[in-house]
Amino acid sequence: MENCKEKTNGTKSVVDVDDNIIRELIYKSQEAKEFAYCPYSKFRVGAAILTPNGTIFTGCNVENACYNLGICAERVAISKAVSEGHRSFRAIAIASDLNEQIISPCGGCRQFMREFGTNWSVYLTKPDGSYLPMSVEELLPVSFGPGDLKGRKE
Ligand SMILES: O=c1ccn([C@H]2C[C@H](O)[C@@H](CO)O2)c(=O)[nH]1
Ligand SMILES: [Zn+2]
Repeated sequence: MENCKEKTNGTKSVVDVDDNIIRELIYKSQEAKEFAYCPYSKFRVGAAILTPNGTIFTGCNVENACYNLGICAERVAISKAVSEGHRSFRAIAIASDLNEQIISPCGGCRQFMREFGTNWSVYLTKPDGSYLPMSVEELLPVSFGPGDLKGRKE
């Protein structure tokens, strides 16, 4: 993972984020993971999302005895940010306890990210801090988004 900082297959540019900020974002996603409420899956996930003004919001997964009501860490972080007035994002880091593989966001979270644009970064991390950067566009190509509703018939 050492050289994973380079985009793997991207031709589209994403917003550039300073290395130190990326480190901080990853660290905060790891801290948020500690708060994961996951008594059913016992799979802890944390997320930290960066706004254009530098504010960071964090989230963890929150499960429920009614299993299907559980929510992912990414959606918690995004919702916290949106509920405080943010609708534009530069990057989100995702952390889990998996040592042998990066944590990859579920399809629902990819769509949730896409709502706020395709040209921003997602850092898929491992506990040692290594990460694979991908854009929302790479994670969810040929996506359906807010613009697609514009031409609909009432
Ligand atoms: O990217 C991911 C993948 C999974 N989970 C959560 C959902 C559920 O609580 C647990 C197991 O799937 O992990 C996340 O929060 N984010
Ligand atoms: Zn998810």
